[in-house]
Amino acid sequence: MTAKSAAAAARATVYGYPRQGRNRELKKAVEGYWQGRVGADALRSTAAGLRRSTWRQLADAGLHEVPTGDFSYYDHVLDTTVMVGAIPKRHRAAVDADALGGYFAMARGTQEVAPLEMTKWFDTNYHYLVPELGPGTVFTADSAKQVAELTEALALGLSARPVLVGPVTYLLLAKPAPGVPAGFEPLTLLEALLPVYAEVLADLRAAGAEWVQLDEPALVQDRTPAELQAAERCYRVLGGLTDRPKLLVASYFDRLGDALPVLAKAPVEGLALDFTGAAAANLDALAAVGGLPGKRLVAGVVDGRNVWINDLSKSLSTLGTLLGLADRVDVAASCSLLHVPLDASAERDVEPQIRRWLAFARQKTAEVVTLAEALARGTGSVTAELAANRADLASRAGSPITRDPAVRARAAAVTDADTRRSQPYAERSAAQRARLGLPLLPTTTIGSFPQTGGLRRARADLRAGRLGTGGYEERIEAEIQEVISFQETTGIDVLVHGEPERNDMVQYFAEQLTGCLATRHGWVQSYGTRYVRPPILAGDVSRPEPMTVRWTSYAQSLTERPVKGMLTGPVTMLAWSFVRDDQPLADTARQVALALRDEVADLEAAGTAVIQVDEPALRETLPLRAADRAAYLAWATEAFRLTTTGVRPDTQIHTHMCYAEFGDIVQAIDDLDADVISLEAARSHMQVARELAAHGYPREAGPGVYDIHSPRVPGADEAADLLRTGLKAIPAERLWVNPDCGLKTRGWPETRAALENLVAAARTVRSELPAS
Ligand SMILES: Nc1nc2c(c(=O)[nH]1)N[C@@H](CNc1ccc(C(=O)N[C@@H](CCC(=O)N[C@@H](CCC(=O)N[C@@H](CCC(=O)O)C(=O)O)C(=O)O)C(=O)O)cc1)CN2
Ligand code: MET
Ligand SMILES: [Zn+2]
Repeated sequence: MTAKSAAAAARATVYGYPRQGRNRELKKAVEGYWQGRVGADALRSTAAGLRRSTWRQLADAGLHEVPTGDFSYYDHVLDTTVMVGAIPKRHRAAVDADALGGYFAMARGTQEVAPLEMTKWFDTNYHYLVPELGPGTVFTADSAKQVAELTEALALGLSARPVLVGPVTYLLLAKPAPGVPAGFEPLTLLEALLPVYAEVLADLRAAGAEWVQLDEPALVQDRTPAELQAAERCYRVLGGLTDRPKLLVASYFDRLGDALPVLAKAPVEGLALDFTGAAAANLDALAAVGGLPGKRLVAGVVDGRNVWINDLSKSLSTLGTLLGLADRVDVAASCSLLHVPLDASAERDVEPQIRRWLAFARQKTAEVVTLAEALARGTGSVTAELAANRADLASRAGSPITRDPAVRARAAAVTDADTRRSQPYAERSAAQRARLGLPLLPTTTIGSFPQTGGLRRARADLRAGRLGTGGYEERIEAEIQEVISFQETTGIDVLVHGEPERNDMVQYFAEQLTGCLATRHGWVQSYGTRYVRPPILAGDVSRPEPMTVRWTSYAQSLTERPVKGMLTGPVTMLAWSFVRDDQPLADTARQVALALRDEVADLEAAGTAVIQVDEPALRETLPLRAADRAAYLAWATEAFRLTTTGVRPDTQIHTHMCYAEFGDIVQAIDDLDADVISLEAARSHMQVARELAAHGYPREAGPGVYDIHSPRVPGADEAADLLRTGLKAIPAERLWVNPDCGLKTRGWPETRAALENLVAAARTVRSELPAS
């Protein structure tokens, strides 16, 4: 190999693209299908049309090789479960009767059967459906979807590369099926799974695939020697097949570490590596193993998870180094573009100058093409692009929004004392008891009440000018009245206003903070048909005006009971936004924390005695590599304390977390020093209560007794049983009664019934407590 020939062949590609379409056509078609308004054929044809137009756009933009098979009606890990035939027993009949209906039954459950569990895809806000495997799992190949999508792309005359979840990652993401002992390790099924992948690979080759990509992001996490050995075995077996396409093994989201030498030696034709952020360590590691002689290297140099334009010169210098290390170097985004919105040019409300700093999926594709062009033909072939890129980078670096001297001075002046409560917990707790006068086992909810179609329509009407500000605010006040009166009647102890004014718990705040941009069309898939519009933290952050006091005070004016103020914490604000990449996350977190600290102070001054600061993303943003975790937890917990510790001792600070296994962050939860924490626990039968107890957690906690991710209403007996279980770990003086999470995705009838049962359960269990 010579660097020159490696360069001349450079091609541009990506691993995946947003699925939903410019106007969220896929979301609308799938939800329409669920409601019976859209037939299966119409849904299929909408999907095929979206795939076609995506591939055409990618090819027109100059991409040499388009991905196929990355499309999904719901989730690509669920698609892999179908591909390998690992349909859970309870869904078999539904899948056999109707493949599409059965597919959605696995994703969402039905009245009769529970869905697959859903959890976060690595450290992103995308959720996948967890494969359920056991010693009795029999895999069978079903390559139909992969073959059909490849055939569609080839029919358009395009060069196409199927993208599959790799066997090792698939098994490492799986869990023991219900009834299988928890000690069962899905990775032990590798030998059984490989022949199925072999069959799919043969089918794809027969359908015309020259290359197939196998995604192995699980290999960027810390892996045991046995797991690395499994990866070695996997690619020795697949590489040794005779009837197969060329194999490209892809990793992303972090550095490969110990898995790099394993994959570099594997008998496959190519590797795709991430060279952005912490994964830039792949560069030296690759040199250290002597490069990839004889292999194709796909270099992920354009950040696939953030929205900032690429520094093209810097990427070219990385690519230049890589040219000496592989037979052929291609250019790509670091991961699938699924995690960024479609097109920055649609954001007409963003100032044109600032819009030039942004690259969504479409703009990132163009960057990849430019870089491949520069590599293949020299920088002279892209002079104009490089000049424009330099100008845009300079405009961003020099913009006043990225440097607000007042914000910087305040952040620099933060002392350790600013991040500590003025009194130890025992004294605060006594003061809070005296002020609030709550019963044992106090009941509360997590904040949101049903976010109805009517509320969303009112917001759409306000934006479109069909409803004035006054009319909109009346609508919100009416909703708050309903929510308060329902909670009073039901007998809940600490009330909430219900968050009807919020489009989303992150976006709502970002829209009011200086330095943050909200998008109009920047939808990103969170799970299934649920999308979010992550705000863009573009500059130094400050809070020009109170953000929530108006609604909390209004709610408090309607009742004698305490109304809990409700804020989203700094770590979650960062985790569910696109963050600036020109300063450490810790600095941005501190700015956001100071803005929220002002909001906490204003709520307190307005008479709010209980303030909840949600941090559901604290666990999710935990770095994938253990070595990076301590530094993260240090700034994350400090930012939370900076937000919450400026209050009087008798103001009670709550926090809330969900969607996670908390076992490995109990110390961090303790370090938040919140007076009360509510946690998701119903599905795991209060496991977190035992984890807190084992740690010696000293403050109050509300492990959830109502699984709000399911339409099922728990009976009062069931909730009471969960409470009794909770009491075994947490004493009555420190146990709260609440659902797992907010109620925004639930309907009113189930919400009413479930909360009535929850209050009844609290009363029953209170009456069983020994009189003190
Ligand atoms: N940011 C964030 N991440 C999170 C969560 C979260 O709450 N927020 N929760 C977890 C689970 N993820 C979730 C993600 C999205 C939704 C969700 O409900 N999304 C809604 C959109 C919410 C929203 O932005 N609503 C806006 C705009 C809604 C809209 O589509 N409006 C229509 C018109 C309104 C109508 O006629 O219905 C339009 O603009 O076309 C509003 O209420 O104002 C959806 O996809 O349907 C729920 C959970 C983890 N990550
Ligand atoms: N306060 C928020 C709510 O109830 C917390 C949600 S955590 C994803 O919706
Ligand atoms: Zn939650």
